[in-house]
Amino acid sequence: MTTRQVQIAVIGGCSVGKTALVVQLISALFEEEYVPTADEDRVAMLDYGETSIKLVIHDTSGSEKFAEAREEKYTTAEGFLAVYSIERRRSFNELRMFLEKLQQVRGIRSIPLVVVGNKVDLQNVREVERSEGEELAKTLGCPFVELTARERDSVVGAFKQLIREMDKTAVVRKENMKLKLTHCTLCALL
Ligand SMILES: Nc1nc2c(ncn2[C@@H]2O[C@H](COP(=O)(O)OP(=O)(O)OP(=O)(O)O)[C@@H](O)[C@H]2O)c(=O)[nH]1
Repeated sequence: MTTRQVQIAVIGGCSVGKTALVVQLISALFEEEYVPTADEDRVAMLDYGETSIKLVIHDTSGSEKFAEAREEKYTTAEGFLAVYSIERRRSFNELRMFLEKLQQVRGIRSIPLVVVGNKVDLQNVREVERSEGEELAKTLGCPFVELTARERDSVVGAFKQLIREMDKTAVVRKENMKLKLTHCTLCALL
């Protein structure tokens, strides 16, 4: 089995469940306690087809106090899990702002991204409709999932989906590079 290393970031407002998702992926348990994250890097191993992936995960803080550290990750991470909580409208609006900033920092290049509506176990107090999450993902051209950090399979699925997005972007970049090279060669010949 080959091993590959990728760097990703989990972004989103305060208390949406970013750490809970990462802990579920790494330790297969649900973290009930809320301990605000400053800014932490964690490592997870993930089997992905024939490849073993070492995921270096930047678990960013949702707090404005740590906005600078979060935005630093906008330049270094190769892919992003963009999280809001379906039971808090404010977290959806915040995520939209974070994503606007991310697009400003990364420019027009397509960014490997998965939008995650977390805490779907709290349906009875839902404030953000599924269709709104779907619409946001559609405008970004990326996948959308609703899940709960309590359920391991869907959490692992979301991280795998992000890796697929990263692979797709890499293929598109390679194709664009080939086109550019062909164009340059043609220009040189003419
Ligand atoms: N009911 C429910 N609670 C959740 C879920 N995911 C996370 N939580 C809870 O929400 C609270 C906040 O979770 P965290 O993972 O610490 O949130 P965070 O996004 O990392 O927060 P910051 O560190 O402030 O950025 C904790 O009490 C978690 O147990 C979920 O899917 N369902």
